[in-house]
Amino acid sequence: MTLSDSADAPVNEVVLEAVGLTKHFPVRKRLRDLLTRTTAAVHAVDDVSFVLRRGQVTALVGESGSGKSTVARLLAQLHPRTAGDLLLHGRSTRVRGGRAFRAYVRRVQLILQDPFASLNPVHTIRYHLTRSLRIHGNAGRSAEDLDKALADLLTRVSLTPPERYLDAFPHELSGGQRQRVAIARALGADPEVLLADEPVSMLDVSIRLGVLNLLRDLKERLDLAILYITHDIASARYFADDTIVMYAGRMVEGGDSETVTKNPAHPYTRLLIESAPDPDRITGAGDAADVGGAADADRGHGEPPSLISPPSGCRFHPRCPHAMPRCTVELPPRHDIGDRPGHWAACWLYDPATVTAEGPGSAAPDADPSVPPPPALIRQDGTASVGDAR
Ligand SMILES: Nc1ncnc2c1ncn2[C@@H]1O[C@H](COP(=O)(O)OP(=O)(O)OP(=O)(O)O)[C@@H](O)[C@H]1O
Repeated sequence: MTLSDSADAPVNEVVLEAVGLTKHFPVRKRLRDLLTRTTAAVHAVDDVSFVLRRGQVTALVGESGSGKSTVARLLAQLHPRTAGDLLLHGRSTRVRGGRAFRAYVRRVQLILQDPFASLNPVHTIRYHLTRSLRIHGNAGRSAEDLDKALADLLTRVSLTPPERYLDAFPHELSGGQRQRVAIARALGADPEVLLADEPVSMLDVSIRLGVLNLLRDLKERLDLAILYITHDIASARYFADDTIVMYAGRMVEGGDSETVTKNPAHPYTRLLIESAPDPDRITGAGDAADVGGAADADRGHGEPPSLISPPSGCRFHPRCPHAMPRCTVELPPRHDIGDRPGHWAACWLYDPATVTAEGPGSAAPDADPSVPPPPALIRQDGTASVGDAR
């Protein structure tokens, strides 16, 4: 699909859909495993499902090791999936390289965290962008067409005048300018989907906002579907329409970004938000240029589990102050929170029967009565609230 085609497509149309995406990385066998015939694996991503829509940013948020980059790589088809499906415009896709892979990456482009590593230092910006345009058949027929396409790409990412940048080498540019070149290179494919894996986390705090604003502008002008991967839930609120929270390879909460960040339902999302150092960054009242600063702040309150033998039931239960016996054995399904359409959490706290029967915190070894219950639960019309059941 070209940009002119996409202008006729319905607004908010689903472009890419992940259905039960799962990725287990086999772990090298030890002698004992050979004898017992067991196969250990890192359960990096389990049963992840979501949609990316035209003209919308979806944030994928979680602490280090939660599986975010693996999801991006599965969507980019850089990893074969263990299970699940990937639908592009409703059609199942599974490519193994060659022409099919090139056709897919023309539509779905990945932008990596480190723009310096992704640009070859011995080549100019002209080389990088020309290569992208040529590979994806967008270089035109003449030298003039190519020059115009190059100038358009640099102008789109606000590197103007283009001639100042075309013959520069990556090391001659700032980190923010390099990331803009990486974005321009992705746009050279004329994609429908951008997978942005921590696109600003390696940039200076002062220039993060400019790059996020650029991505938002591109989303609006080109109707791109963007997956924005980040540690920083505050920047998701600022930048993304929808937010999905991942913990230990599983999705635990989703909904529109404002609801998920203002009224988080899952205890893990609440922990992520409470761990953000500056509350103004969440409310949006602070200096917006500070987005991305909480990268390491979300590691508190215990450690993430081993993904080789993840906890049974809800993977967050060993760290959860509200854990109940059912959480330790049974995987929670998605429960609608009911405050805003589309807001859900995979948590037994939103099952009134379980809360009444077991009581929040009854299986939390270090339950802290001072930890407030999830507010959304109190507003549910079920027979129990966290407060009653304690
Ligand atoms: N190629 C691989 N082989 C084995 N294990 C892997 C591989 N790639 C990722 N993992 C493991 O999968 C899990 C998820 O990793 P992933 O990089 O997707 O997490 P992440 O949320 O993106 O973390 P970060 O924010 O630190 O990049 C981790 O335990 C990681 O060690």
